[in-house]
Order: sequence, then structure tokens, then C-alpha cells
Amino acid sequence: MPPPDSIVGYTQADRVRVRLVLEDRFLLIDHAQEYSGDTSLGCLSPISCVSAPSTRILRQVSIVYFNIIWAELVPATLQNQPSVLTIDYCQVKNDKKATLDHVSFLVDAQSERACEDWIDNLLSKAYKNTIRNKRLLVLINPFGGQGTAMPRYMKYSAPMLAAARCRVDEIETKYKGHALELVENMEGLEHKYDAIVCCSGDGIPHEVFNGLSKRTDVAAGFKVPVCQLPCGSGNALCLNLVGSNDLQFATLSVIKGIPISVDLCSLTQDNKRYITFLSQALGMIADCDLGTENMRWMGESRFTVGLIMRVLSGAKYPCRVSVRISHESRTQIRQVYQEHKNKQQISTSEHSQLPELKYGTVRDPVPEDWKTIDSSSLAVFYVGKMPWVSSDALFFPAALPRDGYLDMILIDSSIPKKEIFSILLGVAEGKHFDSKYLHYYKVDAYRIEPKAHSGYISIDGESFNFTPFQVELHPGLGTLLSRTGEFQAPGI
Ligand SMILES: Nc1ncnc2c1ncn2[C@@H]1O[C@H](COP(=O)(O)OP(=O)(O)OP(=O)(O)O)[C@@H](O)[C@H]1O
Repeated sequence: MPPPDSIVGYTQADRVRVRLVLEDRFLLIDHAQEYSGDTSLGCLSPISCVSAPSTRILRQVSIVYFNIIWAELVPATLQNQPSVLTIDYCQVKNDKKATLDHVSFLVDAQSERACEDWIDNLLSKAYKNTIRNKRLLVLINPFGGQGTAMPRYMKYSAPMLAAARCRVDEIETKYKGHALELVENMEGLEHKYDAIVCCSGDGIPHEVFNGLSKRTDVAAGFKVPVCQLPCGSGNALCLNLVGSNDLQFATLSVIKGIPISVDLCSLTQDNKRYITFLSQALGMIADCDLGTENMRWMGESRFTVGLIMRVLSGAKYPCRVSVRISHESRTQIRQVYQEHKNKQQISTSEHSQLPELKYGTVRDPVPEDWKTIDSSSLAVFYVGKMPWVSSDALFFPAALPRDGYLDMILIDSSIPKKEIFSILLGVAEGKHFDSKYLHYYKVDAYRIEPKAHSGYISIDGESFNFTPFQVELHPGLGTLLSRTGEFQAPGI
């Protein structure tokens, strides 16, 4: 017999009869049969009305399967007493904020068997395309953001992971580099976990990717999906994977997330090789990110104030950029974007070890076919692999997880200040993409050599030495855990 699509229960408060129906995309809780004109729904909280005429409001409520975390039937302890069916779910608002909630119903003893089958059916819909009871390695940076990562994780994320019956190992990072060491050295990491969850800013994912690159079995390591619970001051990874910086919404996305394959990059500097997953910056952006520590008291506005000060003073960052440009016109970039947007992003990485560097290191001669831009007046050098760099900056609207390119933006300080401000204002919604005053390239490798003696270089938001570095992309080397299988950005 096929599992039942609907069962009947009773609300606990007033024993109103309720039908629980598994529709195509949502669970429908239907009070229609016994509706008496009283709009009170006992234990039910209003979720969203489904085709309910205004006079019959709240007779039916629905919960989309994605938001359902668990369901369980607790049998009665006494004979002839009803059992209790509890469904844990998230209430999700339009602004992508979630709160954990539950509904409970009484189920008659003779319906218990059918209810168990119905729960199986419900959970297979709730976890379609994703792993149930995920085994998670949660790395918590106690100093992330305002230093509240641990209490916030405990208050908001841990109860949801427990409700979803995830098997969680939590480790608090004790020092800079600890996450890298843990990931590099943990025995059997790739068999133990379904995802590595960074409860932090973007610094811990940066360490995790670098730790994975040092494992003996690089291929297996990079197949473990990485994700973020936003607990730092910069949480770009989460914004791109989830589309929100709300901790509970992000936790729901970890519970329901699906692995996607992503391009990662190698960066060589001095005699070292690193992995970078998010961005590289030199010039105004790096300066405002890393060079405004003295303005921390301003909170998030320090970045904007820092930027305005630098634009007004006409700050310049002389450097030489050598780059392998694949696409440079906006028309071409739009075409590439459309071609790759809907391609299968499911993880298929076949690298058995860290890929060889095709273009050598920063210490080798620059390949002859690269274009060299020698600039004494560059204002912004910014390269990214993900669209959002912060919640108000869609800097790389054309970036895709696995198109094989990095997006590069160059802005010269010689353009009118008005235009620089206009570009920076447009960044909030990615409108700067069409500005004729900036260069937007799709590239797969480059080198940058600063000409000044000191300054800031930001790699994935972390401070690096102010010396030349070279980057090359490795298609599909890494794996991320995404809410829907793609980056959450409006596109171009
Ligand atoms: N216990 C610790 N003590 C000191 N530093 C740590 C510790 N754990 C992690 N770190 C380091 O803290 C840095 C910042 O981490 P993270 O990105 O999680 O937070 P953040 O608030 O976004 O940081 P920031 O604003 O400083 O970039 C990382 O470089 C990481 O290596």
C-alpha cells in the first residue's frame, strides 16, 4: 500500500479535527471540515494562508517542505490515550529571516501506524535532494564579529541542528591558524562529515580551504562541502550561498543545503602557495577593509567613511597588473553568464591532488601572452569569485560558482570623482556593472606587482604581505553547501 498522503489529528487545546495533507510543494494543515466559525486555531500559529477567502481566514495553513525540519510521533504512555505528533519547522519571513517553531497534534491510537508511514512520507519530501541527519563539523571562532559567535550559535543554531537530528561535532578555534591545522590533520575527515560549517566570518572558511589543500588526499578533502553560519564581521560566503545574513535562515540552509562544485584559486606570494575562494584586493578597497582599524569605533560605517576620504583625496596605488583576459566586453560577459548560469553545478571534482600551476608562480617570468597594464594611478583593483562581498555590495554581479573565471574590476583614479562616487553608489545593487568608467574582465589568471613600499593586500578579507602575488583558477576544485544549488544573486 502506498504511504498515506493525509492523516487526521486533533488540536491539543480544543480537540478540533484537523487534516494534514501532503500537497506537491507544501504540507497543508486543514481545519475546514470541523470549522465552526471560531477563528482561534488552538496550538496552531498563523503561518501563511493558502487560498483562504477572507471570511475563512486561517482555516488552512501551509508549510513549504524546505522549511520543515523534523516530525515525530511520541506514543502515549497510558492505554487509550492519544499519541502526540510534533512537526518542527521554520517560520520564514520575506526578508529571509527564520524562527524555529513547532505544531503538535493528538493522534488516536488506531491511527498510529498510518501516522508513522505519513511521517516517513513527509520527511522524504522535506529532505528531497539533500542528506538527512547531516554529520557536521562546526568550527566556532569565539572572536568572530563582536565576539558573540559562541552564544549566538548556542542560542539560535544548535537548537535547530538538534531538532533536525544532525550529528554535530563542535570545536572552538583557539588561535589564528587553528582551523587550518584541524582540517589538515583530522583523520578520516572526508568519511566522518557531510559538511564543514564555519561559525565565523570569512576568515575560517579561508583557513578551511587552505587546510583541505594540505591533506594527503586532496581530492576527497575538497569534496566535503564547506558553508558558513554568519558570526563574523564579514560573512560574504553565507550571503552568496544563502542570500541572507540571518543566523537561523542560514542554519536552515545548512540543514537543507546541497553540495555545489566551485572554482577555487591558487595564489603564490613570496615562496608560498595559498588557496583563495572569495576575493583579492589592492587599492582603495583593501585600504578601507584593513587600513581603517583606527576607526573601528564607527562600526560598519568605517568602510564607507574610509572610502569617501580616499576618493576625495584622489588616492592612487601604482602597480603593474599582468592578466590573462578571457572576456572583456560587457556583451561577451553577458553571453558567458547566460551560458553558464544554468549549467549543472553538482560537485564532480576529479582532481586527485592539488592541481599543478599552469602558469608557474609569482617568481617565474610573466607568460608572454598575458596583457600588462602598467598604471601609476589605479584606484581600485578588486578580483572576486562570488557576487556579494558584503550585504550592501554586489561587486561582482556576473560571478558564477563554476564558469572557470574570476571577475576583475579596475578603476582608475583619473576619472571624474563624481563618476567614482556614482560607481560606488551603484555597487549596492550591482548597477556599476554597466559603467563605462570601470573595466570589468573575466580572467583566469593574473599577477599584480605593487610599486609602493607599503600598503594593504586583502585576500578573502585577510591581510597579506604587501608584495607581488599571482593567482590562477582551478575549475571545480572545491565544494560548497548551497541553499538552492547556485549563488543567491540577481545576476546581470
Ligand atoms: N581563538 C582565536 N584567537 C585569535 N584569532 C582567531 C581565533 N580563532 C580564529 N581566529 C582568527 O580570527 C580571524 C578572523 O576571523 P573571522 O573571519 O571568523 O571573524 P571576523 O569577525 O569576520 O574577522 P575580521 O573582522 O577580523 O576579519 C581569522 O584570521 C582567524 O584565523
